[in-house]
Amino acid sequence: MSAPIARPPSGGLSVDGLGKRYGDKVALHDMTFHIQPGEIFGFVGSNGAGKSTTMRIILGVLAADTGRVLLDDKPVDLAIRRRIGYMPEERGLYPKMKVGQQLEYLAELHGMSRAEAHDRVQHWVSRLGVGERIDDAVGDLSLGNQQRVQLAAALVADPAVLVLDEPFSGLDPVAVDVMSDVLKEKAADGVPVMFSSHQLDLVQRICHRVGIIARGEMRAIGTVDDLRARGNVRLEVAGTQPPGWADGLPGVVEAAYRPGGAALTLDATADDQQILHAALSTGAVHGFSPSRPDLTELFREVVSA
Ligand SMILES: Nc1ncnc2c1ncn2[C@@H]1O[C@H](COP(=O)(O)OP(=O)(O)OP(=O)(O)O)[C@@H](O)[C@H]1O
Repeated sequence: MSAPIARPPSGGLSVDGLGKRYGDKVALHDMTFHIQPGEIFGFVGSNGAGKSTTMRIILGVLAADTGRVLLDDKPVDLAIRRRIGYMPEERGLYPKMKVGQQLEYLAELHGMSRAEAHDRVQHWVSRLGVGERIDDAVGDLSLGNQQRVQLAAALVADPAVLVLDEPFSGLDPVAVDVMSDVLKEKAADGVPVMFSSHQLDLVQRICHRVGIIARGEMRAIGTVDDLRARGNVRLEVAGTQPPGWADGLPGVVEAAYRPGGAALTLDATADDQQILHAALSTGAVHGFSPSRPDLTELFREVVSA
């Protein structure tokens, strides 16, 4: 029997060439990415970069000027929209309504029977640690607990895709861990998961892939390892060299000197052996350690480019 033929990826969430203007201001330009079933995609960018605009267009609460959004290869229409678990940036629960009532109402709006809705609400409030607040009005909860209820609202109807705008903001570390586990479980069930965040350590920890956007455009996309491999290398040299010893060496784009060592930033043309040689010829070398930038450093490089 012949080996199975590798097929190109299909399904998942496709965002294809989205453009959006607010008056003269271009909020999105040719925004394109694809999230596979089972993939957690981190959507990061500075304030005002266009994350919420993209997510609102995915859900269909905002119309794009150009481009399209597909879920499992089909344009997102009203029926598909009901299968998206969405957490909007502006939140949007009714403050006077009780937690449980509100979540059951939302689950029924998404097509669940009353009994099923009740069952799912019990599950999610308890999982997200707000089970004891189920009969309280949402507005009486702390902001972090309101956030947990908002997450329950996105999860309660068993969504086929998750689109979450800043789901981790305002959560305490325990809730962050619970939420991270929930996203991983959803992805393991085959759900494409997308979330925006400014907490880059968290994004680096849990996302399979990351998209960095700036001024409405996708500037870098890939796994964290891919992106780190593309960034400049840092080189820590501990030794007795005089300040300035690495200035002008090929591929050294930045050098910071301090007593006992230097931190160098190298581009792809740098030759570490040549740098080591230069260091040895100007002093003793006690340490020589290259490292790749973390996501926060990459983010700074990408958005300032
Ligand atoms: N309703 C609107 N009218 C006019 N301009 C808008 C509107 N909504 C967003 N914008 C502008 O579009 C750009 C993108 O905004 P968006 O809210 O999508 O950014 P964001 O990446 O989500 O930012 P943040 O991290 O601050 O939430 C910004 O310059 C913003 O000022």
